[in-house]
Amino acid sequence: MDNFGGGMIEVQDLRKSYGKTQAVAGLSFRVEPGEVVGLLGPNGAGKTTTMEILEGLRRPDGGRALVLGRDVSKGLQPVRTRIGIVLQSSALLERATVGELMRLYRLMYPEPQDGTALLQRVGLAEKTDAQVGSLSGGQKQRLAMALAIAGNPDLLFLDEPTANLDPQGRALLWDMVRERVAGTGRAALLTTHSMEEAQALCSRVAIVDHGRLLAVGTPAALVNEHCPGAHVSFETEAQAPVETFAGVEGFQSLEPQPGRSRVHFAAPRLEPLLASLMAAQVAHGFAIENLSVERSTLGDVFLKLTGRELRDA
Ligand SMILES: Nc1ncnc2c1ncn2[C@@H]1O[C@H](COP(=O)(O)OP(=O)(O)OP(=O)(O)O)[C@@H](O)[C@H]1O
Repeated sequence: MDNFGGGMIEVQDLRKSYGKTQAVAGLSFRVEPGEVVGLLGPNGAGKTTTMEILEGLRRPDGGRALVLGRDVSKGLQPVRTRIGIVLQSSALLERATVGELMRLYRLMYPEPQDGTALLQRVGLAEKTDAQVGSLSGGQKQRLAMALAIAGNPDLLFLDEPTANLDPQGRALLWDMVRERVAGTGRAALLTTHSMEEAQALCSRVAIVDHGRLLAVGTPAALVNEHCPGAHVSFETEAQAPVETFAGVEGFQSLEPQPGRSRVHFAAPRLEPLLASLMAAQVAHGFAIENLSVERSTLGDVFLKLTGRELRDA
């Protein structure tokens, strides 16, 4: 088996074409133990193809991918029981009952988790005897998550895992992924179109487009690098003179409002802006009410790097 240097996934110059469509065009990234890494990209960017190669479902045309130390081109059979997968739309056996499916999955793994407790966790204990085909979309997705971790896997692949879930289901799935990975040597790779999900769940994100890596890093580092800047505004007395604020770093405008004024600031970095604002407040004694601080988000970075055009229109 390949010696991996301790990484959970290592992708180097990975390539895959479908006819003339180059879905993955030289992609490289790593996933370390303890990480939840998000693959973000517009429709058709090559995320699912990459995931399917790493899950052993598709063969790459070129490059190298190691999963739990195993070269995917040699087949993932030796590490299969250490991997859990939540596919984009789960093709579950519709005629089986929830309980039967859970028993079947647990049989396939050497160290399965308690199936009853797992069904309880995903809110499906009362559906144990129900046929899978009778479940709602969100219930099926929660079942898919429970089945994916039934074998106690070290590595989880999640392809748009919360696309069908309500806010409660989404929060539950986030908790389950965090619990599985945080403070353990395990890891997860997920794709999502939700910037909120990426920001909430991922220790690092890789932004891809046209099968290529555009940027990789923690959400905060990507925001700092690609969309630095902070906006601060607050309300103050209506008669406050503009000269009071004009000397403060980042001052933009004084906006008259009924009975008061709103003052706007913007600066590349928030901390010095707040410091000079506080110093000016001490010197001039103006009121600061309804302070609001806004930073750029991962969504701003995503749109900056991948543009605003629709991809599959
Ligand atoms: N089985 C296939 N046969 C032919 N072309 C394919 C196939 N699967 C994907 N493609 C093409 O490869 C490219 C990458 O598709 P892929 O599904 O990997 O993207 P994605 O980033 O997962 O997109 P989405 O966000 O829409 O799920 C697209 O142009 C797609 O049309």
